Amino acid sequence: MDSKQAMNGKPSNKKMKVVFVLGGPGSGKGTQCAKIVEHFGFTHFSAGDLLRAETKSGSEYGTMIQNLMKEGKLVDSSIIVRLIQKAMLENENDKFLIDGFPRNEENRIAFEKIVNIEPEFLLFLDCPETELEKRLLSRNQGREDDNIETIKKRFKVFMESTLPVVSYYEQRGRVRKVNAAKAPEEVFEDIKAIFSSFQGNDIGYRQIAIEAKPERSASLIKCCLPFLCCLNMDQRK
Ligand SMILES: Nc1ncnc2c1ncn2[C@@H]1O[C@H](COP(=O)(O)OP(=O)(O)OP(=O)(O)O)[C@@H](O)[C@H]1O
Ligand SMILES: Nc1ccn([C@@H]2O[C@H](COP(=O)(O)O)[C@@H](O)[C@H]2O)c(=O)n1
Ligand SMILES: [Mg+2]
Repeated sequence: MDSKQAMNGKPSNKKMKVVFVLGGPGSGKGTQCAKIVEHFGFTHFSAGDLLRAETKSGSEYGTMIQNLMKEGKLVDSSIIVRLIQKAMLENENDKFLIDGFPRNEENRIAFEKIVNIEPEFLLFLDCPETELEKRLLSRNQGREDDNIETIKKRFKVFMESTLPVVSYYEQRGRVRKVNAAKAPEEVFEDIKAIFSSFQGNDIGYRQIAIEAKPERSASLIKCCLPFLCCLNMDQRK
């Protein structure tokens, strides 16, 4: 999407950038997003955190959301997409990490329809299930879904519903995969390289766009021509 205009009808020159962050439950999405925020100035929204906040807000959907989360099931896409959209609109930043989303095809399509922003890329944290299980069982953050029965259900949803979304973006060349089975700092080194080249590219594209302006290209050629000719003469010697 070119601006917030498409989201709420208000004029804005902002071009918003979205990076989806996916990986199995416990792969370190929240941990790595905090580091990306610190180093690259993104705003982080965790879909799970937005839903947990909704259950505490006294919303009409609160109990339904809480019950689904306890079961490791996915909440209706229109609810989660509206929560993400609201969070983005209320924020001044124009770069967003959306963690734990899209969890299924329905999420992906609803985001496309309602928010209408193509993600820059999807960061995928790849980690084997045995390691994920170990991490979740020792997370100790009081999450109701960090028990072995719900963890198994969350793994199943991840395999059956989330991986197809990763494949969708993979086919479009939009997935950046990292090995998340290493120590957090090592994982972040790989992520840093991805985000550095993404921000670098962004600047690079802008430079190409400026240089591609005909009047600028003409004056650039005029002033560099004598120098280029000298170089050419030198090479012929
Ligand atoms: N690379 C890592 N190595 C070991 N432990 C890690 C690593 N990254 C995160 N952890 C720990 O694993 C647990 C899960 O991490 P985190 O909450 O970031 O994962 P998540 O992908 O957001 O999980 P969820 O999908 O359940 O929200 C936390 O206790 C965290 O401290
Ligand atoms: N797009 C989403 C994201 C999450 N949920 C529900 O929240 C639970 C916890 O998510 P985390 O990312 O914090 O692990 C998840 O198991 C789902 O119940 C969702 O419905 N849709
Ligand atoms: Mg998380």
